Amino acid sequence: MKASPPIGSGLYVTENYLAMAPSQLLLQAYHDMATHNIDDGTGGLDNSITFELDRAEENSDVTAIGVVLATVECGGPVIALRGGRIDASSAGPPGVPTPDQSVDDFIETFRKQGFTQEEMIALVACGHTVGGVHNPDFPTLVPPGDIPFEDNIVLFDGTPQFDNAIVTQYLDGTTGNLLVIGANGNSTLSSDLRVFSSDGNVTMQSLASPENFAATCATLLGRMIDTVPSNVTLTDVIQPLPVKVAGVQLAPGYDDTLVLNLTMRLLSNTARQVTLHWADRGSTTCSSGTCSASPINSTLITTPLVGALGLSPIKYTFSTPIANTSISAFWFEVDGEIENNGGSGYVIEQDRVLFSPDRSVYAGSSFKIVAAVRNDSVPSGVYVEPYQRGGVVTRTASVNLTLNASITPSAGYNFYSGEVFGEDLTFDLFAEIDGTVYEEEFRDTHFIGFGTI
Ligand code: HEM
Repeated sequence: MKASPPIGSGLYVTENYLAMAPSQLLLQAYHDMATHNIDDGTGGLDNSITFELDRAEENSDVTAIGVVLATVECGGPVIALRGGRIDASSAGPPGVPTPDQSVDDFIETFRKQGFTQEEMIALVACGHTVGGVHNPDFPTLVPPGDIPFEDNIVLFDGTPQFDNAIVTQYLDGTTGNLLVIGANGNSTLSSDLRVFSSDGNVTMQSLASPENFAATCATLLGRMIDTVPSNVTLTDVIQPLPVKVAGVQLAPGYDDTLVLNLTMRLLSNTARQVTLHWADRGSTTCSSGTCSASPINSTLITTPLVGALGLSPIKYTFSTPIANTSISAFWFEVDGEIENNGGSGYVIEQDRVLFSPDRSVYAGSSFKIVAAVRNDSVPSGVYVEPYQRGGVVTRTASVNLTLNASITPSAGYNFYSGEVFGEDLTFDLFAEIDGTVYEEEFRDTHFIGFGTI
């Protein structure tokens, strides 16, 4: 499957995950990891939860990214992220503790998952700093709410943020955590009380320091998402790329020139002088003498993650006509220094078939996808392979594009179009020309304008 998120080239989280409450994400990651058995090295964060829940989800690396983002978005620490998890092909054994169990059962469960008793106490505190107990799941603890069709939730601590109020309120006796205080004098479900007090509150007292709480949670949640079956090797910790290029699209404009659109992100804290350069197709030089452009705008990226990392990256947007017939590669000049992707430049692999987002249209439940094919040859086939987002990314049937004479040829290209059903698609675009298949991978439909087909 090609049209999948580029893990490692930057953080990428699907809308599904953004739509999930951070607390649910954290809980789901724990439930997935809880299948790990340290004794035989099986289970771990492998997305086997897909099978356990009988519910479609994304892959296990995306779950890990979700934990990193959810934690930092709630004001928590930055958790180191590695890649390389392998999704399971079947459900794992049950491993999630239930709140009615004894503390000895909890200690044994966490030992199997690879955590000591002290680490268990801290990990539960880190997990239970967000979210709470829900009425439909635990009606004996939480009464139904007043708002129709809305779950009543009693938060574990008095703050929705990722902070150590879960610890301090427990220690000073003001906690409203129902897994500590129980309900109606019944402590059967007081699992947090049994866990937190299991070492005489020594660990909880150490977590009363906000700095220690943040550092401990970063370590333990990092270990939680890195708990994988013993045959899986994770990558080194992923660092933000110093230069990140995205959204590259070469396409015919409307006045017989090609237009190159892309964004480039620098980690720099200050605005720099950034210039885009490119070379003629099949060459490393520029015959027209006008092969450079300045950004059309720059924006400061201010996400909680980059803030917590102490970065203020700047994204530069380029949209420039290309005077040459086409280009082979592009690169940048940043304050006089060349940034050329380690020497190769950013290569435009082919220009025989290009996606034309501007000419494509979204009509509510389907897209008219328009492709540009160079008019110096006749393709034997032009088609898209669409992938529907949402839960598991599923590939839908290929759609053939046919020559569309109503779209005026431009810049040496003819246009082909076809209707692709779906709402939130990515796709790979192909043209077969003289026995060779040319491809534009992982095109996104997000920015296609609304219209009628
Ligand atoms: C002894 C081990 C644990 C027990 C018995 C336990 C029990 C529970 C219970 C009963 C709930 C309420 C669920 C509901 O109302 O639907 C809950 C929620 C939650 N748990 Fe745990 N838990 C444990 C460990 C963990 C760990 C290790 C994490 C993550 C590191 C975690 C993260 C969460 C989160 C984030 C929620 C809130 C979910 C939400 O509000 O949507 N739990 N847990």
